[in-house]
Amino acid sequence: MAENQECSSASSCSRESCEGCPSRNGGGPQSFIEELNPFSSVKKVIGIVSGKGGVGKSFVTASLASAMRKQGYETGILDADITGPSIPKMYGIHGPAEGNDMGLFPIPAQDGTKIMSLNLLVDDEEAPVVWRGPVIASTVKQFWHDVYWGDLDYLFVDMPPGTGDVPLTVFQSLPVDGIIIVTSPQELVHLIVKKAINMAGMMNIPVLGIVENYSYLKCPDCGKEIKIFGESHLEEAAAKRNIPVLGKMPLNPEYARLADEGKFHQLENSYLEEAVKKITNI
Ligand SMILES: Nc1ncnc2c1ncn2[C@@H]1O[C@H](COP(=O)(O)OP(=O)(O)OP(=O)(O)O)[C@@H](O)[C@H]1O
Repeated sequence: MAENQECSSASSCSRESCEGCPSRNGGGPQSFIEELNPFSSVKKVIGIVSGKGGVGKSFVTASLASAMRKQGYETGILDADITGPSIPKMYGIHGPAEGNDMGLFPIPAQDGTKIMSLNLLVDDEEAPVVWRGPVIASTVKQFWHDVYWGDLDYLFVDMPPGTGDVPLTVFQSLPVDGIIIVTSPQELVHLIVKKAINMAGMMNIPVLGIVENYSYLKCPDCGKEIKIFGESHLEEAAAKRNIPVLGKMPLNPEYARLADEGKFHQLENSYLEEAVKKITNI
């Protein structure tokens, strides 16, 4: 690294990484983008990101894929949350996924969204995935290259929470067109979210907007909105960074029930219309 001082700080390392620095290779930046499955085409790749776990990232991923599907687009979900895959359970789908020379076939949900997740490949869905980071990262790349996605308009990538190895691999290896950040109204969460936004900036990935989940709970008797996590201040935080707020979803016990029972396709979620518009226009 001594000859390569401009790459010595985290803030200067982007998709190209140190290996790709012109001063090192004597040429243009080296791309680390993996080749897509040769029999597939994917028009847009959207990453769904959160600062911490449990804020509803998988729920938003599935909601957006289903909403785009309802508009007539071909959609897929690449479940990059390898150690905590929850997408198949939400749709009530099970493996084993099969394949042929063209690749591994994703399993379609009831609405036609094509899904690939580690839980569709393992014998025991409840066994923990005790793998080292590089193995997890290479699985994500295989989901891109070895899965026969067919022709997709939108592939949604459900990322693991935080700014670790897998988000880095996805940002470096997949041609991500933009990310949507999912957050909850707690202050602490916002601090962590800033890291996710900064990471996207470092990797030159556009942040399409922020979706807030668990914004309120509607009282089933009087309809009053109860802000269980307090006031969100999301608008101020987003405006400061020039990032649009693309939706605020209530905590709805009916949503939790449908997702738990694997009936996600029955769910009506009208809170993400702005996000859908944004994705349609990229
Ligand atoms: N608005 C909501 N109303 C009710 N239940 C919700 C809502 N959003 C998410 N849930 C439920 O909360 C649980 C956690 O959501 P989800 O799995 O999407 O979180 P996550 O951020 O992806 O978590 P992790 O990062 O740990 O995988 C799930 O059971 C999901 O169905």
